[in-house]
Amino acid sequence: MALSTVRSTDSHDAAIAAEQQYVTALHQRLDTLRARTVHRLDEALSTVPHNPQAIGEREAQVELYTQRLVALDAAESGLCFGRLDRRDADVPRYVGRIGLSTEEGREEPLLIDWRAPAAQPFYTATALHDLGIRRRRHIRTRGRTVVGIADETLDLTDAADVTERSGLVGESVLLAALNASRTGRMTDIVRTIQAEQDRIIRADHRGVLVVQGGPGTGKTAVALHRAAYLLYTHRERLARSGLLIVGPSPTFLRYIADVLPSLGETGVVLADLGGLRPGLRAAAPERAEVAELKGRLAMVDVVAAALKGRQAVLDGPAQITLDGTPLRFTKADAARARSRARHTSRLHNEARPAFGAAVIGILAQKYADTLGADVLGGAGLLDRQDVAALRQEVAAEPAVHALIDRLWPRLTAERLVGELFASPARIAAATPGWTDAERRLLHRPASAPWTPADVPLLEEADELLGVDDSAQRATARRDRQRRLRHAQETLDLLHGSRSVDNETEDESEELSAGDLLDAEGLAGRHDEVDTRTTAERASADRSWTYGHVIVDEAQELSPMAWRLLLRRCPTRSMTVVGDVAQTGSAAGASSWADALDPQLGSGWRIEELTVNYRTPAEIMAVADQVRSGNGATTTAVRSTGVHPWALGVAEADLADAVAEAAAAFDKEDGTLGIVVPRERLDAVTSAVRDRLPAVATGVATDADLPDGPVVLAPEAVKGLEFDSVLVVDPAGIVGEGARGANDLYVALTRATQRLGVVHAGALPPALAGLAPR
Ligand SMILES: Nc1ncnc2c1ncn2[C@@H]1O[C@H](COP(=O)(O)OP(=O)(O)OP(=O)(O)O)[C@@H](O)[C@H]1O
Repeated sequence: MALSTVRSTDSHDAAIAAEQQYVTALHQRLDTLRARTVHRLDEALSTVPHNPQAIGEREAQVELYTQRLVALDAAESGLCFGRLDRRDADVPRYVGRIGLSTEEGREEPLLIDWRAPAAQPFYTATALHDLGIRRRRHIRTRGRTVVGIADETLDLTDAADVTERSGLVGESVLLAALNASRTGRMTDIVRTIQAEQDRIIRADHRGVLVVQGGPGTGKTAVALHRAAYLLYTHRERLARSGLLIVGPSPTFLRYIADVLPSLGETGVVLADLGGLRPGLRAAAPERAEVAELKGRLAMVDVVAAALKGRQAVLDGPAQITLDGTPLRFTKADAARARSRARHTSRLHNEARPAFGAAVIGILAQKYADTLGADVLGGAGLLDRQDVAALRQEVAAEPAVHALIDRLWPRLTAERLVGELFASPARIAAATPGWTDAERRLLHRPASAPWTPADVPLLEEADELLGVDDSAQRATARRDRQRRLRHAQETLDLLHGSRSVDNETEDESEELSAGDLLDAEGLAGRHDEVDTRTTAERASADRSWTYGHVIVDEAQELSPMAWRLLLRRCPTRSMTVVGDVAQTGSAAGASSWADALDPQLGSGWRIEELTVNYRTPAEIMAVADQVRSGNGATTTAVRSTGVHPWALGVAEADLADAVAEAAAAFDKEDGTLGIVVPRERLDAVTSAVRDRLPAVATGVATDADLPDGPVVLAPEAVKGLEFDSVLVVDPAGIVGEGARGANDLYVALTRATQRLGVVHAGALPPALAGLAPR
């Protein structure tokens, strides 16, 4: 492929002027569409709906026009960024953030959405496979003004005077984007998606696609653009079923949160593991070995055993007194009732009514036998009606309910799991074959807050518990009957109010409410309409199954977390991105096969990304020494000539030395991340704060990333990037983490421009090549 940047000549100015004219026309079209959408939105908002159906329709329209407006607004900045000149067509094809057609809808649209098949050559055409493209033009705009163009000539016969380049698409535009300072928020890469990334973005949505790639290869960017692509290509299906993106921490989710809206897409659910359970924010920290244990698939059996333990039999007989008559409920009675409930094959809470009925039945029979015993020892003297009456009496007795509660309690997942972990006896009963040391790891006080590793266990418990909604269903049935009765009375009243005497022939042909509606229909008008968006409903519903699930930093997930996510996506339409060389958690994966085979067998496929767009070659040369397996897996796309350095100081001077280095880095453009072993966070933060009062800190993984300097623990920098990075005490980072060498590798590869290492004591041998400072 050949690339040339059009220089400042007459023809360059003329080309810019021509493109300006075109871009101006595109913006005019965008303005027209926006004004029209605002008008329709206003109209929809000002209608007054009179029944639930009309409310639903109005909400759907408001949602539609709001979404459209969001998409049109998002397209404003950088509306058009590319142009394709085709060999067999006279008119160029323009590529941008959104599709725009003329009013008459003529054949060639004014602008092609970057996700449409017709736009694909913009990302993938090469000189060898030019896909019918003669020239690709990158158009750079500021606001609505065209400020630059860069052309790539794909027809090699036209390109005698330009040099063969690297295989990158739009190299100059790409490098400009990569060299730009970061802001603390990820941005979209729609103008410069590379061919290997495009292939993954547009890959078939079916099945589980794993995207493995070293640091900075654009996995997160690709995952997000794939989400936008899938929403565009399968809009209707995904609008109904929803799309879920799972990331490693709330901080990370905030870091990526602007990307999809900037691509005009809003209806996506973003969550980390601790936020996946509706109504719960499970964010408490936890020791790595505890999280690892809770992440093992063996916990499926533990939760099941814990539940079985709650379906108790009695140690000895229980005595219930009914109207002065003592009754004995024996161990055998309890076992009989339990066996009846288990035979319903229903989930625990759903089987509870059957258990209760069995207990009541057994007690009623005993009651009848006692009361009706023939003094001469003959058969019972009570008939069936009497027994039924006794049954009601038994069912109304609070002591009977207390007995049912004791033997087959109505359980929530929180109660089952919380009470399990709070009781060494329950843990021991549910973990046959475990060592005492392992059991101790599970034990914690009942008041302990929930951790992310608890979430899959709670969900597992829910799967076994089900809900006993018989009471709600009975109420709903009664409500509906009440509404039906009321509706019928209303119709009767309406009908009755027509004066039959005065009815003329014309009037008799007028339709009355009763002719149009029956009571059922009228009652239905008062049914509630759920006006929430798909994303809102999905994130509030534990049993929601998504149309597509994207998992970022997927190497961190435990087997139990995988189990949860696969349950949320029974169609197995998933995109899984990550890097097994960056796994930090003890529960995470060291190979994709280890993580996925047990759950999916061979039902997944893998694609690789190989080019590192973030980290300059000088830094990767050092980081690759730390990577497990040592060899480089990525090729850095650029080299900056700025070499990373190491500064060794005495232990007592470490925090101050970090503060001084931070102050020096802070004078440079862009963001600054200081990665510190957890145990040094406080000392380093307070020293840095003396020099840089605005410094933010993040032991918390839910902080918003600031534009300014930030001190973070190694696990909190996963997926993030900074223009300057200071890594403090690398040996401490290695020693502290469950997979400490991987944590150090992640920390070193966060830098887009500059890296410094400050240490006391010896450097890990892999960093011996760093230039001393
Ligand atoms: N085609 C591209 N054009 C412009 N920028 C890109 C491109 N691909 C990646 N980048 C940039 O490179 C940086 C790294 O991308 P990203 O965070 O997606 O990588 P990653 O593979 O998820 O990294 P890691 O695994 O290290 O967290 C980001 O700033 C991203 O915007």
